[in-house]
Amino acid sequence: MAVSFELIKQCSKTGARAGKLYTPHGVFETPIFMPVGTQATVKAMTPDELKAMGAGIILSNTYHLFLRPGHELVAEAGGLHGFMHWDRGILTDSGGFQVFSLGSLRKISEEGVAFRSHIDGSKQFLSPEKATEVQMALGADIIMAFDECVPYPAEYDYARQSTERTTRWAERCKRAHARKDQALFGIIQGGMYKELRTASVRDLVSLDFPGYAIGGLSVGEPKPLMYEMLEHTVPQLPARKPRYLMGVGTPDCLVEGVMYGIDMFDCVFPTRVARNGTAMTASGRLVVKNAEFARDFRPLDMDCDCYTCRNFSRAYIRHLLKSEEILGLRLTTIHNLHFLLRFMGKMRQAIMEDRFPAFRQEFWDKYQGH
Ligand SMILES: CNc1nc2c(CCNC[C@]34C[C@H]5C[C@H](C[C@H](C5)C3)C4)c3nc(N)[nH]c(=O)c3cc2[nH]1
Ligand SMILES: [Zn+2]
Repeated sequence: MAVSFELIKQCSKTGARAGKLYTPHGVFETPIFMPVGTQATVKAMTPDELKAMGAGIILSNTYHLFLRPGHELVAEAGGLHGFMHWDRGILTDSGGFQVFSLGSLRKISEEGVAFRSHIDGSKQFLSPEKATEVQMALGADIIMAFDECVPYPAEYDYARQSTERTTRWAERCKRAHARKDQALFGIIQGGMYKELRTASVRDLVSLDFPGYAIGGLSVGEPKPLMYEMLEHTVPQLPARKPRYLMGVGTPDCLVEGVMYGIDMFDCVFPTRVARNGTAMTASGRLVVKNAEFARDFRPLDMDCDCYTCRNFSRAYIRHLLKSEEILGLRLTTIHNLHFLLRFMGKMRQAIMEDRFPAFRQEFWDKYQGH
């Protein structure tokens, strides 16, 4: 088994659970937050810095790497692990999501998706077989089935047709997948329709994947609606297999996702907002670029022990960001990733000590949005 999951501790009152994810590149504790590296790098971070802060699995992407530098080149470099000098876990998304959110002039058919590259406008085509071939060449430990992320909102009939096609595409990916050292995860769709979510779970579970992602959420829907879909869908997934909620990563969504029984998360948020000078703290966001911090010589987050918070002040980081100094976005990225990785560790600890409900209540008492 390329990837297996061990359920270590189930919370007695909620769906939260602590586990271990065994991969060819190491064993990782769950719940886990996976930093995102769009173009084979977690922006502004070196692999050693990522290791030092405890990153275990990082994300990369079929769509971007297929277009540039091309999956054949990455394969020649020894796959993504060799290319980016990262010897821990890697997960690649299948490119479907990006084709819809980045590519232009796209056309979906049963065969796959025709689109124009956002880099040079060239005509491109991704099919389940092609997306699987690219991900085999990139060599990630976990790869994703090629799916359509049902947009929000979507008519019932569109959501049904799209979800049924995604299931047929998942079967084609499974047939095309020929690397025993890689795990192919299925992606649950169904839009915001409970009966379609149930049908998607039933169909994909019958294809017996080693893990399942919940797709089609965090696409602009109100958070209560996302939670309602999670509450309905997650318990229907096999308990002994990992569950990955795609594209979710603000602290409030992480706590709720863990409560419903999600094990894996990814989100561009911590690295993206770092680049525009926003730090994540236990009480919410701090826009360190704001003038109010010009003479504030305290660390970003009083109770953070990261390299940034141990050595630099808000005033200094603000100065760097205002002067567009590269160190500015490096320091905020270090803090945000450290903050989220540590946050996941605290949740896991609370689950292990069977006090997750209290942890969650404490979090909501302190949290003021974002
Ligand atoms: C934000 N909300 C959201 N995201 C989603 C993603 C992408 C997950 N992140 C991977 C990704 C996406 C981009 C940005 C980085 C690097 C690389 C390209 C891979 C993360 C999704 N991906 C797939 N295949 N299917 C979904 O339904 C889906 C739904 C999402 N809802
Ligand atoms: Zn910090």
